[in-house]
Amino acid sequence: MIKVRDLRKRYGSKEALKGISFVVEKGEILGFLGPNGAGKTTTMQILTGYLSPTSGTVTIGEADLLRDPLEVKKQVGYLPENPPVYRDMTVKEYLNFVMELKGVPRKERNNQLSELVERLQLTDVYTRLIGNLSKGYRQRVGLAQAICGDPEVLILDEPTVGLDPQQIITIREFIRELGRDRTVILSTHILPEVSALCERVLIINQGEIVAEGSPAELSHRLQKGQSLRVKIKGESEVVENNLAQISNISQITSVESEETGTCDFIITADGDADIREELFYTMAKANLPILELKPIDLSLEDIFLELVTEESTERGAA
Ligand SMILES: Nc1ncnc2c1ncn2[C@@H]1O[C@H](COP(=O)(O)OP(=O)(O)OP(=O)(O)O)[C@@H](O)[C@H]1O
Repeated sequence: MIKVRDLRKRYGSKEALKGISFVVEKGEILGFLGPNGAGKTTTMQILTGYLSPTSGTVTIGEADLLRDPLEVKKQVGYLPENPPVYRDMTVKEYLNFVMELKGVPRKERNNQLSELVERLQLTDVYTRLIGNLSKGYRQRVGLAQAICGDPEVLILDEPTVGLDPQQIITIREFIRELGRDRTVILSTHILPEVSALCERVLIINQGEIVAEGSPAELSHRLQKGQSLRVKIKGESEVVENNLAQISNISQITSVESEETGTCDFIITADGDADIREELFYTMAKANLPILELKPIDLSLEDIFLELVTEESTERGAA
């Protein structure tokens, strides 16, 4: 649905985007992650036609952004970081105004509006001035304006910022539903939000894509070897001596155990080695029962930090 090829953007001497390419399919929610200044807003503003690229191509559906910007704009709903809401209009006036701007036929407006107002829980404030609303309500009005006209593509910048925990759950559920038959790009600093909503993540740093994949794929790719956390009944020293006999282990780290008479370790295997069977037999032979055994995956936070720090260190060294 969205195809971005070799997109570059220069602000004077600053190269904010250094040739990024990616594809997002229909029915997909793509997470867009990156530290401050990485180039996320620039990319989103180009995709929504607010900003023109220095070079590169963007197609949305069949339409080319540079050749047919109006057609592209019709298909895209955008929630910028600061939603463009008019403080001196009521929610009702504003959303009707957006519907008109987007060319939604008059007879469809009421149906669309009542669904949006209900899903985004705006009923109580529908006839109130936007300027008097709390940040959470204003954010939801911003989201409603992005969805007005039922666009095929939604580009959402920090959609749950300023919402309370209950509202966050409701809005995430709504975004998940919207993503089933649309194309959604979600930029956020909240990493659990990406894990909760996105099957695929794109990590951007200093104007370049540094990683792409599902959170699980990224975790696997970055992990040097599989790590396991084990809880074993027995004396820590005896357990450690027995663990040391297992082949293909690169690291054994003792961690605090909350249960008396037991000890916990994090064991990292060499490369792709699967050490679980040998671990089981070694411990059984030594009469040391394994009470718990679980793999440890890198969280999205770990992945993000590792990639972004690695990049910056390499650049620093260069
Ligand atoms: N109008 C502008 N003029 C000059 N430089 C700009 C302009 N807009 C952005 N930049 C620079 O381009 C780079 C990318 O900025 P961009 O706003 O796209 O990053 P971002 O990933 O959205 O960051 P944030 O998470 O802080 O919003 C930054 O170094 C920024 O300083």
